[in-house]
Amino acid sequence: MATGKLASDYEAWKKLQALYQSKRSSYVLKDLFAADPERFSKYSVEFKTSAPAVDILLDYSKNLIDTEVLAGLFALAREANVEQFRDDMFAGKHINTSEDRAVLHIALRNPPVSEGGWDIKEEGATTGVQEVLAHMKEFSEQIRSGSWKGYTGKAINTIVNIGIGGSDLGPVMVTEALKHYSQRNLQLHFVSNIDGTDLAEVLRQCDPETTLFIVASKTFTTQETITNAESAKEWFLTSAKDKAHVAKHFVALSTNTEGVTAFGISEANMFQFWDWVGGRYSFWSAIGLSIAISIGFDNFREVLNGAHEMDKHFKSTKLEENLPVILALVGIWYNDFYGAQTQALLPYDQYLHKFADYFQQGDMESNGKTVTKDGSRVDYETGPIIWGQSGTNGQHAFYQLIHQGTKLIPCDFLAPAETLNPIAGGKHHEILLSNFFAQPEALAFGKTEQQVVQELGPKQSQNAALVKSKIFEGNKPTNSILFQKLTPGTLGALVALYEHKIHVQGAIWGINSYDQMGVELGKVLAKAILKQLPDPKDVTGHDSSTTGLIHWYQAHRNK
Ligand SMILES: O=P(O)(O)OC[C@H]1O[C@@H](O)[C@H](O)[C@@H](O)[C@@H]1O
Repeated sequence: MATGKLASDYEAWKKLQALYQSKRSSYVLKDLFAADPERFSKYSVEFKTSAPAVDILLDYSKNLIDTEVLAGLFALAREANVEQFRDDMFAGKHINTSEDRAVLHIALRNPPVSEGGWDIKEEGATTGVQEVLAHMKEFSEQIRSGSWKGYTGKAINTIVNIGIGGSDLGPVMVTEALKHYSQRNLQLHFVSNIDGTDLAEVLRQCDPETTLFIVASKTFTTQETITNAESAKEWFLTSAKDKAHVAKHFVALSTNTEGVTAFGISEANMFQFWDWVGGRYSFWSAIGLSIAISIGFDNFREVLNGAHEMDKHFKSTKLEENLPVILALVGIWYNDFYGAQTQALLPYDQYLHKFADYFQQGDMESNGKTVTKDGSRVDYETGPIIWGQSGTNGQHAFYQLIHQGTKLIPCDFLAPAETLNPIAGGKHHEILLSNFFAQPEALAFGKTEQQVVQELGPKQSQNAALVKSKIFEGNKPTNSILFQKLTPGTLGALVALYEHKIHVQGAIWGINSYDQMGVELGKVLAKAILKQLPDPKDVTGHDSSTTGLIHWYQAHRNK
């Protein structure tokens, strides 16, 4: 935020606050829809591109907004210089101020200038990116074709990605989302947790002669990843014996050449990326190697292309028709004025079952901040708690609370018009989609006491408590996002849509969405505690609770 102001200082913010206070009771979806038959067409926008073919419809009409609220929200975006901040990101300015870094994951999906990409002036981004992509293409094709051989001359059939946070969640989410396009004879595993169970259970399914380990770590210092990678190497060498064989079975994805070579992986087997790629924005980079191996490089390129199309949309479409901006502003309306604490992501597509998990890091690590870029404490809410699950599973688990609980939970519903698995003559998909349509309708319009009484009949309606329990108050806001089909390009566009939403919200709140200082303290304390664990006498410097817990553990371990 160039202005150095708090979001709450903006005139537009104050106006929105006043609107919320004075007119909140008039934001009733039933009335708003009744009053305006054009509401859907007014408050929906389509994103359509031909190469790759992506068609996404965002319907935001079921939100507690009217033209006045929307005008206020767009004014807020303008007053907060959202467009300037966006352009600064695309120009490679160091918008990650605390780390003095550019934020250029957008450059990773930028085609070469010769193919119509725009020139990113700083950081030498484009050349390096294309070189690494070429390396990824070559390597992924060797693995997929079986021409890359393990130490006994057998082809690789098992890939184990070892990484955590951004070096895990993106590859996991995307390979799950695009499983339909995967090469089925390649087994893919992800090991992230330092809990030895994670690695041990995966290694049980691996043969050292045919397994490739991808060690994915931006910094190559992350304790979990390095420890897991060392243990995997030890397991491998138990069979392979000769350290020279490591070159056939271990590759690294990192910014840290020294760390990689010290681990015993040669530079030739390293896929580089750069400090201007944030961990949670990194599957577009070399971190996506497991994706390229699974779905093929051309499909991986389509993911990048789809994201690039969304980048162009974000960069050049006026705010009022700009999908990420709309999602961001509507989110701010609930987060900052209605006091909503969470935001649910509910994909009605089983392939997207990791989408909410992925954006838990994407959103919460980006916007879970209390101070602005210039160090002022905010006096408003910043990033929401992101959660969700694929439909219809969630309906049978937590939707009760969304429908009838006391909390306001804005929800994004996502679904493909076309399924990739039209089994039973398409029956499953029709049922799935009927639920996708029904839930936002039920949330918006609810069920009145009168309707309940009518349904129950005169006798049962005597039971006032029963009647009350069956009322749905409605007026629960949702966005509905329909897309043609879950293609690589569509997935890329959807992820970029949410990334840019996070960017816009961070810009308005004036926070740095691109650092993650909040993950450091726990790491430092854990390191100190690790040294104290062997001997109870060494457990010093803690509060009585922490000391008590450690002592209890020391008395009970290995019993
Ligand atoms: O890729 P690395 O360097 O091993 O980091 C993994 C993760 O480490 C965490 O500590 C960071 O909060 C994440 O943002 C990051 O993705």
